[in-house]
Amino acid sequence: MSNALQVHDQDFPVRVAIVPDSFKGSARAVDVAAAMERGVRDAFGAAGIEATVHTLPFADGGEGTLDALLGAWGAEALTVDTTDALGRPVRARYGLSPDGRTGVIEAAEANGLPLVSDVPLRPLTATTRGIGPLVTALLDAGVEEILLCIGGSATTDGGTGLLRALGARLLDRDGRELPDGGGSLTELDRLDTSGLDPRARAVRWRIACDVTNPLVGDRGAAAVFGPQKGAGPDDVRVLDAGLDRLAEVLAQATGEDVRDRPGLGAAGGLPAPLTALLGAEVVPGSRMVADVLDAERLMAAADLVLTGEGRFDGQSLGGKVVDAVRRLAPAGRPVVVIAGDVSVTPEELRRSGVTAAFSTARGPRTLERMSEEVLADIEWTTSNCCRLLAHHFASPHA
Ligand SMILES: O=C(O)[C@H](O)CO
Repeated sequence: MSNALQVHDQDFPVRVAIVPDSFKGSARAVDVAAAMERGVRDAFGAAGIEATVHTLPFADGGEGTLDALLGAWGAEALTVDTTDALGRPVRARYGLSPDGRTGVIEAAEANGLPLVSDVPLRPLTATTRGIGPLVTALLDAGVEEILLCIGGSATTDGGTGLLRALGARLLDRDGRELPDGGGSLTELDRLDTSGLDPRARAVRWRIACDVTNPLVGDRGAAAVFGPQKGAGPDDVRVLDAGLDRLAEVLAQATGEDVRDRPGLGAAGGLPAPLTALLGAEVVPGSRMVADVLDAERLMAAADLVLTGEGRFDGQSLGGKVVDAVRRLAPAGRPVVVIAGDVSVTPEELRRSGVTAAFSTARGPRTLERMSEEVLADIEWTTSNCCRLLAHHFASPHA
């Protein structure tokens, strides 16, 4: 007889859901999930316990979301030739769900700050235009929904570059087209959306923002994130005034005031026109990923939920992957975190709803060596943790 797990007075194999984030900079979520699965099988296998394992590489809507969705979909990244924030050629990746209905874009593949770190930044002229070909590729593929993950950008143009790439025109009071970039938006008189690709209005848009800042003001896109994109105090004033003017023109066109809405200051105001003109919805990233991957249903049947990330600390419990997983896990089931660094306090852990957290750290090593051995460490730590559980599960219940 197989040494099946006895839970809820029934015999069946132990069911494990593995739902990790990436270990940022060291391992993709899909590889972390595979390493955890090896650890689970090793531990339960050694105890003669059958294990049904579901792996679900996860993400919080930030960097790594494209890879996580591709991993979960079993899909390869597609690419398109486009331009970076400074207009230089770049090849950008995007993803398509197996049923072809959902497309995912990480905007930073085109307007990301790291792409332009080799040259002086140009905060007033940097543009989101390069996101356009990614969107068009998805529209050409016939998607019904676009998931746009934003942040880490070099742009503060209020998403106007993307809007133009999709066919809109930004005109000054003499009817002339404005040059690219947030620096010219103070001259904006009106938007001509007659040439806007109608498919862009027909699809559903969900935008995962990395911050909750509003479009303008002291906490706005230009004031808070402009300096990291090369904007000095004068540039910040110009960019903030430009975004304010954009909000005014959008309000005239749609009746919607986007100035104070949380999240619309992400990626230099990129979500503002998409929300006002295309009905885009700003959503918490981990919620978006959970919905797309049907994570709740997959976890519902689990006896044990394993999750993980590079660093598990107080911030992890504020909307990141571990936070989403512990909320989605069935009530009363153990949720175990495997992380490179576990820095939560005992009190934070107790309040978090996470059952236990284990660090993969194994003695002093160089960063390089830790990075090389990260997957082996994850596998080993998962196995080690599951050996204890397997022992418990294998013991006859009273
Ligand atoms: O891109 C940016 O401006 C920051 O990451 C905030 O979204």
